[in-house]
Amino acid sequence: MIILVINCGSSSIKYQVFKIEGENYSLLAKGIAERIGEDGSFIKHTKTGEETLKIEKHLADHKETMQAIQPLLTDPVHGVIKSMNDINGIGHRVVQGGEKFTASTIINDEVLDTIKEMSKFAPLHNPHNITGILSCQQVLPDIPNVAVFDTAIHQTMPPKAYMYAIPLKYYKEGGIRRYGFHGTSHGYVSKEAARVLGKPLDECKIITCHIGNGGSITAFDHGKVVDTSMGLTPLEGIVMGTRCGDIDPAAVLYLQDHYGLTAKQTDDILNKESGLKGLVGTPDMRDVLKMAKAGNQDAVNALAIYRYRIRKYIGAYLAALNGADAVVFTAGVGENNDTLRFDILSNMEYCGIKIDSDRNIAGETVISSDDSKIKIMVIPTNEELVIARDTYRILSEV
Ligand SMILES: Nc1ncnc2c1ncn2[C@@H]1O[C@H](COP(=O)(O)OP(=O)(O)O)[C@@H](O)[C@H]1O
Ligand SMILES: CC(=O)OP(=O)(O)O
Ligand SMILES: [Mg+2]
Repeated sequence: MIILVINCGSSSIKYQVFKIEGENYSLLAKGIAERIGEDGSFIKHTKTGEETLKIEKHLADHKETMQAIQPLLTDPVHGVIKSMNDINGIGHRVVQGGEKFTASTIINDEVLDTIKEMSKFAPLHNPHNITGILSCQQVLPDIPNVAVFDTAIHQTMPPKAYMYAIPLKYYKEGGIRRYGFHGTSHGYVSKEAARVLGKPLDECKIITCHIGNGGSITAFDHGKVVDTSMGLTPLEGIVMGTRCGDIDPAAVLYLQDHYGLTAKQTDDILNKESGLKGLVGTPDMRDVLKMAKAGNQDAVNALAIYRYRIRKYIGAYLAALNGADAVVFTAGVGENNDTLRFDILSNMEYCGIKIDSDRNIAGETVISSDDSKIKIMVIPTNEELVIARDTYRILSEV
């Protein structure tokens, strides 16, 4: 089967085309359209094994972008399929699926309505995911669409992990609880970690740290999620590129009162103007690292805050799980930033964690020393492959 995977953001569409048969797969092409609706928009398209093609083109909206991606996929030179009808299904990343979706599902009107309703708990993500789905339905009306939810895998959490201690009616009537996100990534790297451990996943205790622009940490017990750092929305937990993570709710109310901010303004500050951006002025970890190296004290402090929060979550989940078989780092920062991994995990021998500096710098999969009770791993995530495989499986069943 040929599967197109779509990950739709506010001003970008990331896509990948897979050929999948059973367990075997190959990535045929991938690309990203950026600055949609802005000046200077472009598409970068890479056919596997060839050089990346950059097409600078005005992309007014997501529908127009989908229309612009089509001819690249079928291009006689850079394309990978003869006609769009060769695509058997489209898999979409959908960030918030609420309590209703514990697994990936074919998108029909009812599913789409639920995804729309859940936008209230992922306002930065779900509306764009919906735009991606609608654009595909308009431009490729005969091809089935599948939703793969960030939240699905976290539905195994027990109430003690997902309930907030606020009046019960807000959970019962309003669905206010911890949902957790980045589930496709946490699920993928936990399975890979079990493979490296040489144990069945359902016998493993694993802590996965997805640290990208957004970031979250998840605790797996016997292969099932028992806790995760993101909450009702992708705002809670560790410090992120533009999001504050954990904060005293009273500070939020004080901000509103004292600065006369509306709920929307406050939400924008916490989601878009905080985190590394709020502390240093840039959300990009690479820039923060450069600034810290050049002696910028705000950047040095921001890195310390960022790392400390991650370390505290790892400690909390070690307590929740009574130890672990592995701690796994993944995503843009987690995979690439060895100094961050070293600083987070040094001086944790007392709880069975001993990082090996050489292995860490060399970028090996296992970066703990041989006598570390808990294995520390770096495993590149592959959310798109999970989405493609789920789409393949669901379409094979219908
Ligand atoms: N070599 C690197 N060293 C440190 N940080 C990096 C490196 N490469 C990428 N990053 C950081 O990874 C983050 C993006 O991670 P990614 O997982 O791609 O996020 P998202 O999927 O949310 O866009 C950025 O902050 C970027 O600076
Ligand atoms: C859910 C979430 O935070 O996603 P991202 O990291 O892609 O922003
Ligand atoms: Mg990501």
